[in-house]
Amino acid sequence: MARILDGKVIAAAVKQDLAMEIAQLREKEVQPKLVVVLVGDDAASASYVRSKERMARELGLEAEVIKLSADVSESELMRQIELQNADDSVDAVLVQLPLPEHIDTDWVLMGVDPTKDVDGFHPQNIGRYAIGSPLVWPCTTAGILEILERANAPVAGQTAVVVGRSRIVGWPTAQLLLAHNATVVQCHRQTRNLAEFTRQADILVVAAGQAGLIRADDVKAGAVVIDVGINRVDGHLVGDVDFDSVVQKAGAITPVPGGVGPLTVAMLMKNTVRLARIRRLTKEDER
Ligand SMILES: Nc1nc(=O)c2c([nH]1)NC[C@@H]1CN(c3ccc(C(=O)N[C@@H](CCC(=O)O)C(=O)O)cc3)C=[N+]21
Ligand SMILES: [Mg+2]
Repeated sequence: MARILDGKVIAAAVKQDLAMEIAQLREKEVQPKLVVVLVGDDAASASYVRSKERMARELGLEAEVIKLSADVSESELMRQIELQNADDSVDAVLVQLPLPEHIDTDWVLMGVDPTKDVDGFHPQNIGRYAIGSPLVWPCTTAGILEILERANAPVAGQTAVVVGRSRIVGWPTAQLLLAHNATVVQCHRQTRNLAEFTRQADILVVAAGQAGLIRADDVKAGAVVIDVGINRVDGHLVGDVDFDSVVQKAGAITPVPGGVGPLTVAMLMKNTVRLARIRRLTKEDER
């Protein structure tokens, strides 16, 4: 039986450390502030944004949600982002994805001030993945590392297989594991014989958005399995990994819900604090 890596417990530990750091910042008169821009009324997005607001409040971080209608023009959305860029009280700006079809996501993400880019999605931060040191790693990717570290799972020298290459999860996660000296294989929709790769993984990260994609046969005995999938099946939330069979074979596994998800929100808070610290307490030439 695999060890279950409980995201709520790990997130609570992250929050405890963060609360101390936020108290210390307050002594230096730094009050970190996050702004979330939410376009449209997608139910899942609204629910994620609510959990972000809730955690910010618990930690004493300032958080503001700017709600824009689904038919907002690209230029009006951009104007809202530029207002946040220019507001010195704002440390971190997150544009909740996905955006409506008529909006060019790449263009919008490029509009966020790279020093306030709490998601790490601006091309300047993406470029810095290549040297292993973005200002922040994307929240889910950072959460995966936090889980591995707090589980004392080694990364350097391990074979890590990432299934999925999205901008939000798969691609940055592969870059982070590489920066931590894993041997990384990135699989995706067109990978032939997926199981041949996943079976070699000491660390298997699955972010494909397909329920039941990975089963016990696809996993090496003792592997650390990180399930990033969020799929609704018959009204239930399930990951991309067939938990009931894989839990018998893996060495450690994250459940869905209660695995990576809670860490994603906690790391958004951690990234916000980090950006506040960098922007307010370090000199320009030390960044
Ligand atoms: N700019 C941007 N940055 C993001 O980081 C971002 C985004 N857009 N758009 C959507 C995805 C998805 N995401 C999640 C956040 C929390 C949970 C989470 O808390 N999940 C809970 C359950 C949630 C539920 O019950 O629906 C869990 O897994 O236990 C999941 C997914 C952040 N994302
Ligand atoms: Mg502030």
